[in-house]
Amino acid sequence: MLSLWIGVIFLYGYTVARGLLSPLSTIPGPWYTRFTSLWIKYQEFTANRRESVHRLHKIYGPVVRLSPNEVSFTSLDAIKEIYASGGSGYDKTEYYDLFRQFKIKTMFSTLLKDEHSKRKRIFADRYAMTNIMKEKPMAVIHERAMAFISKCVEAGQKSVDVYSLLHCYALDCVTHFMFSPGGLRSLNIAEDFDIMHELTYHQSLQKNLLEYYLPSLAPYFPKSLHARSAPKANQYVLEMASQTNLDGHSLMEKLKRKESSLELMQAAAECKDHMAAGIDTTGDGLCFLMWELSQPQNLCFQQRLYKELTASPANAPLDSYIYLDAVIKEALRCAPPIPMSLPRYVPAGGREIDGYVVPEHTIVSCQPYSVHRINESVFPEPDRFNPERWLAEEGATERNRLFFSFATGGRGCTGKNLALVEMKMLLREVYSRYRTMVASDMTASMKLDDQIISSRPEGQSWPAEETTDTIVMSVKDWYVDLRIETETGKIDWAIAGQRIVESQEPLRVTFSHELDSHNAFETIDCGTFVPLPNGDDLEMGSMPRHDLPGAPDKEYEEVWRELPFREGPEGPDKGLSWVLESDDGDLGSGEGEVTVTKTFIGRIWGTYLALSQEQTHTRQKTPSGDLVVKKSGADVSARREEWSSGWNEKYLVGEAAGSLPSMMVGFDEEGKGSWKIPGEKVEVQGKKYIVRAFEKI
Ligand code: HEM
Repeated sequence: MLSLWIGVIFLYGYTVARGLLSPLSTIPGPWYTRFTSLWIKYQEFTANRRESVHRLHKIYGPVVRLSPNEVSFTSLDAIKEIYASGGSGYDKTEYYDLFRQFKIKTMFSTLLKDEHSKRKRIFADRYAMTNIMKEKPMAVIHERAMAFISKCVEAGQKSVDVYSLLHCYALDCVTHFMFSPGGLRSLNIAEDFDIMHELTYHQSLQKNLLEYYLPSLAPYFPKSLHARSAPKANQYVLEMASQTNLDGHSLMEKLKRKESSLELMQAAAECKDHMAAGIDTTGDGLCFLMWELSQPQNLCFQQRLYKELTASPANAPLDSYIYLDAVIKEALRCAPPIPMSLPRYVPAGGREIDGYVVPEHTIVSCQPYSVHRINESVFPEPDRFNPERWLAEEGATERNRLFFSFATGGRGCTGKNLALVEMKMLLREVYSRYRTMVASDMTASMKLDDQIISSRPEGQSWPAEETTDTIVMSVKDWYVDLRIETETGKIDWAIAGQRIVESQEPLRVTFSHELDSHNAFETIDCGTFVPLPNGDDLEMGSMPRHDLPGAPDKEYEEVWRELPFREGPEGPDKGLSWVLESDDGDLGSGEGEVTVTKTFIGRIWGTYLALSQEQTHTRQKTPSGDLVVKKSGADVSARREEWSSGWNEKYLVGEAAGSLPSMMVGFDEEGKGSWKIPGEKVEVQGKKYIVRAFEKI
């Protein structure tokens, strides 16, 4: 016990002495940052790093100690020293290991500057303005800008989710640039939209940080703690990497040349990296910009931009628009897409930065968010969006030098030219034709939400990935819904009942639960459907969560995709669709208990579902004399069959699944006589059913 105490006292003494004697102890900052890095790590995990560092700069000035081994700076001298001394500045820290692609180091995630400069040479001519401004890449960027406008126009008077559309635009542009004549069309094609979705709406800050700080434990983390994977994007890049006949200006064409000396996987990793680097940055930057321009107090800037754009000939060079340039710079100043610290190590022998001696291997950084706000003599009223500040001749040099959104030096943004051309093209096409304003039904927040190194508007992440194979068949006012857990093959949820459309604009639908594997018979879900840009529908609503104690009402979001009907026995583009509910006979009228086997069967062309559940219905009189029915249900059995030149079983789950009616046996009178009339009774494989819905095409 005594030795334990001695150990604790020794450790305490060592930590205090190290903190007090460290050369960083003279640097301003909260006292605890002399002794521990826990504070800054906590800020990182809670997505507060950028704001917290900025708050410290406001209190302590341009130089702030963040931990016993980390310092943040904001001055121009510090920027030059850290990021541009000797061309590429100081080496990157291991933080950048988080940005490997296919586990391979890319230019962005290369730490040492010598290694980096070799790689960078391969890219230089592709990202040069002369290459980007060639006829073909410019035509594609223009075409994608027009596709963005078409999507907005299609929405008519309704509001548009520009966050999503702008990410599509950025992704389409960057993939065309890399893989021309290939490239995604996520503004128009649903499968390509899914790739944008996968890359944009993830939530993986904490998972990435866990991997970074606990690398030896990371392989043992449960799957839910693994950092995001992007299987669709990975597959796409790998397919594109093996493409031949690439256009001469494309990035991949250069990477595949012998003299580039990159293996195919290295080239693919670089492209995946540039795809990731090019989508959120340009997408978020444009989104913040359009949002700022659409604020009522900023409409005067929008008007001036319109004047400039319409006063010039339609084919004027993009860099001839002075006001447009000012608007873009100001938006990137106020909300830099990469606003957080860009960490580097102080080289061997230590350095003097901003008048402080900083020992070797100290982590030093500047964060664009603070650089653009702390230097108030250069950017007065720093929190105000004011493009006009970029027009004044006085102070122009200082402003441009402190503009740090693309970083600076040899490790500054490689894609800057491409990003600026994309931004200018889209804004010219939009604001020379239209005015924008914030939609009155906009609920999304535009507060910056920190990711690993970038920020995006708060709340733009999506719940967990789909873990079920779900099919919901709706025919007229009835539905049958079966969700099978893909990993276990068990029923995740099986429900069937009525589907009642309450209103069309917005589409509001309620669903009753006549059969429910969760036993939530009294539940009537109510969801509002909003169309997504790719044609899917987003359902938002609330329902009781029976998997949580007390079944509290919780909000949910679900994405619906209308699948093309599977071809059935009737042949292409036609078929029968129906829903039948078991006829459970007379359940009595007084108090009592009765057990029934509730069965729903339904077919849409070549897809068939059958669900059954043993249910006990207990009828009881309330004190006021009304009769109420309480239901409880046993496990659901389910059968899903699909047509492919004959009916085949896809899922057969539960004890009674084998005895459920099967299309493989065939229904004699299907689609004839009473089958066509809702409310009529029909017989299917020896059991009576009520026709709930019928349709023949
Ligand atoms: C508005 C849009 C963009 C902004 C604000 C932006 C910002 C930045 C910043 C601040 C860095 C330095 C990061 C660091 O040192 O940690 C960077 C690096 C980089 N960016 Fe961008 N970026 C944008 C668009 C793009 C695009 C469209 C691409 C490619 C298609 C791209 C590719 C890269 C690459 C490859 C690097 C690494 C450079 C190196 O390490 O040498 N960026 N970007």
